[in-house]
Amino acid sequence: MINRPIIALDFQNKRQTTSFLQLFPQDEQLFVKVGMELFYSEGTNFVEELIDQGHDIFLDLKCHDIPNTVRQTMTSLSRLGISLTTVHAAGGVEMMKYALDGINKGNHSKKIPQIIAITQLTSTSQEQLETEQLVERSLIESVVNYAKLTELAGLSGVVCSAQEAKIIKEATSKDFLAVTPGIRLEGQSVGDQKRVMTPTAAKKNQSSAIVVGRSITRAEDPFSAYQTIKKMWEDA
Ligand SMILES: O=c1ccn([C@@H]2O[C@H](COP(=O)(O)O)[C@@H](O)[C@H]2O)c(=O)[nH]1
Repeated sequence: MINRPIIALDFQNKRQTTSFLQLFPQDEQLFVKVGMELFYSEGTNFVEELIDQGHDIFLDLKCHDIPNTVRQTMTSLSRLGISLTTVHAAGGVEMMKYALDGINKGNHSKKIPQIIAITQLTSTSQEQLETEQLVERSLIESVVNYAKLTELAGLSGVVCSAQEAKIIKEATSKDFLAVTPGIRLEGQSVGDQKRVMTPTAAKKNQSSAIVVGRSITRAEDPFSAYQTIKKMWEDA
């Protein structure tokens, strides 16, 4: 269980990200998620700067490629000192095993990152699964199947919606992580997300960690929104 909400730093560049982080007390050690938009514009140097500031990093690059490429990518990432990173379970068991091998082969002078796998994106609906991915099983079956494959490959857990966390916990081992984006407060617009839950419902449904972007980054007072969500998570 990760004790703080993970804040998705979905900003385009270092300037926007730094202005946002200045709204938090400087001694507040955050767990932040760096996604593709920030990583592709600022690269590894900025990730290392965030680590030096005392933050834990979830580097969410959602790698999905042939096994050899993913292994080499993980070896490159392993030296950064990040805590968590992602691959797509759809890449297959062999790709996920190679990812783990790549991390294990890397340089761990700082911290060994955990790898978790994306199951079905929280922006995917049952309808989209059927009409676009041509999957005939239910969305929940697809998510649980990916979770079992991820565990088989030896990774630390999955990214799924909080709606699926409990069933994943029942289908996998005790320490297997169910990291859940798609978090919204009661009444908030879901936007592009399809499978959402509140922080309280997510905790009650056995989510291991919540990932929160716009409910914090676009709040009028981001630090206050963070504190509210953190308290909801702690108290549930
Ligand atoms: O299935 C997934 C995987 C990753 N994400 C990421 O989480 C955040 C959610 O942002 P919100 O603004 O809270 O919706 C974002 O960085 C996504 O890339 C996800 O939403 N779903």
